Amino acid sequence: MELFRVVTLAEARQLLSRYWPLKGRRKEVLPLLAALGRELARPVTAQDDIPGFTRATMDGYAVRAEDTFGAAEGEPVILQLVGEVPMGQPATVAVGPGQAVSVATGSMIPEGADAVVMVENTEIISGDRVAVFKPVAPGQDLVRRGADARAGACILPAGHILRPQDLGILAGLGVTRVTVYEPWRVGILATGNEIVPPDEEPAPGQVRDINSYTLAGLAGRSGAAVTLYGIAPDDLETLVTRVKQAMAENHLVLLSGGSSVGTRDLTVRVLAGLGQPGILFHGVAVRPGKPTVATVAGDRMIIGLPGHPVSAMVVFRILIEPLLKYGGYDHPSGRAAVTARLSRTVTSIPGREDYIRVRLEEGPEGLLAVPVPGGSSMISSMVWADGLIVVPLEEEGLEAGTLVEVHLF
Ligand SMILES: Nc1nc2c(c(=O)[nH]1)N[C@H]1C(S)=C(S)[C@@H](COP(=O)(O)OP(=O)(O)OC[C@H]3O[C@@H](n4cnc5c(N)ncnc54)[C@H](O)[C@@H]3O)O[C@H]1N2
Ligand code: MOO
Repeated sequence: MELFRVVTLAEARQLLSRYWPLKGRRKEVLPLLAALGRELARPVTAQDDIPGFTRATMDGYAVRAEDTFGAAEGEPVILQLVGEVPMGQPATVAVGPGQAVSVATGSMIPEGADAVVMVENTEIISGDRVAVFKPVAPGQDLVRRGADARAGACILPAGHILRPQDLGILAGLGVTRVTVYEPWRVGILATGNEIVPPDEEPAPGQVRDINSYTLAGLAGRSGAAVTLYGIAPDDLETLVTRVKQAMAENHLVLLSGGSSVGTRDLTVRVLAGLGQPGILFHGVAVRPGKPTVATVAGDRMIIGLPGHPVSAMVVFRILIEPLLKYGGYDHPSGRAAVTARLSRTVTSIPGREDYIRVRLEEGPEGLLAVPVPGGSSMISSMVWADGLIVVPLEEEGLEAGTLVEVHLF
């Protein structure tokens, strides 16, 4: 049995990053709504300006800003009202010196005007005369043609994952179809003689499969297309066959169980024989999750996760989710967390990162992070928790009252 080759989390991430993204993903052209959450395979360049014309952003009057200089509550400037711009129509009347044109939020700014006075700061004093009680600066309360998006500019780069606001700007630009990559295909295989499907009554010594469901949920929520490959017994030949089938149909294959150093732990042997470049690491200095093994064979990545349900989920969160969701570990969105005060002291061992499940509670001085009891074999400790905090590599623990970042589930 090969000894654990333990790396730090940072080293594990570096090794996985070297091979991610994996090659061989197909591209497809999708209508906008079907592309939500997908990764752009081609950049999008604006063909039009947004807005396509200079628009008012307040209801009021389009004016020449300089005409309003010096206006005050007791000393209004009087302008001549020369017309109105109806919504959805071109402005047909220009604004000359001393003149104003009535505009609504979103209507076109007429020639000659360079600002809008809000209707609240004006008063009609006769049919065609408007009193302005407050000066406006040039550019005030209007948005110029092309200020939101400029024709010819790159709006979204290749590799960008489409969010609702991205669909919005594409729609605004008249882009109704985009070229995206197919979702990452992730195959999941549970292993272990003691594991039975959840719809079966476990015999004494057996347990129902939890990890296929937690991992499928995590991968699905990360945008992947997930296939379950059932439960493989602890038998080398069967394992190899099933893993190879999953590799043929997926970019990333996740195994759970059998990655530790026990005599029946076959995962490493299976993973070692799949191809080049081979095993990247076996063991990560994190808790829970130490017995994690990763290999790359051609353009496939195979990761053996620890059998304990909490460990498998934590490793997914810290090593796999950032790749699927953001293509790497440095994306700012991947660092989003809420800050809370630790409710009690937690201890750790220097030389490994400890991921601690916490529940969030509203305390008298703001949010409290309350560690949830239970070992890594207990899925309930994930159910009661809202997120994870980390005790850094070289720390012996964290004192009660420390401000911690809680990474939410
Ligand atoms: N002597 C040592 N023993 C163990 C070590 C060690 O370093 N030295 N590491 C411990 C840690 S930490 C973990 S985590 C586990 C990991 O073990 P394996 O990855 O080899 O997984 P198994 O032994 O197959 O299973 C562990 C545990 O998880 C249950 N399991 C497995 N798959 C599922 C599933 N799909 N659904 C629900 N539960 C599952 C399995 O029945 C075992 O109870 O090893 C420690 N031991
Ligand atoms: O590291 Mo194990 O993965 O603690 O439970």
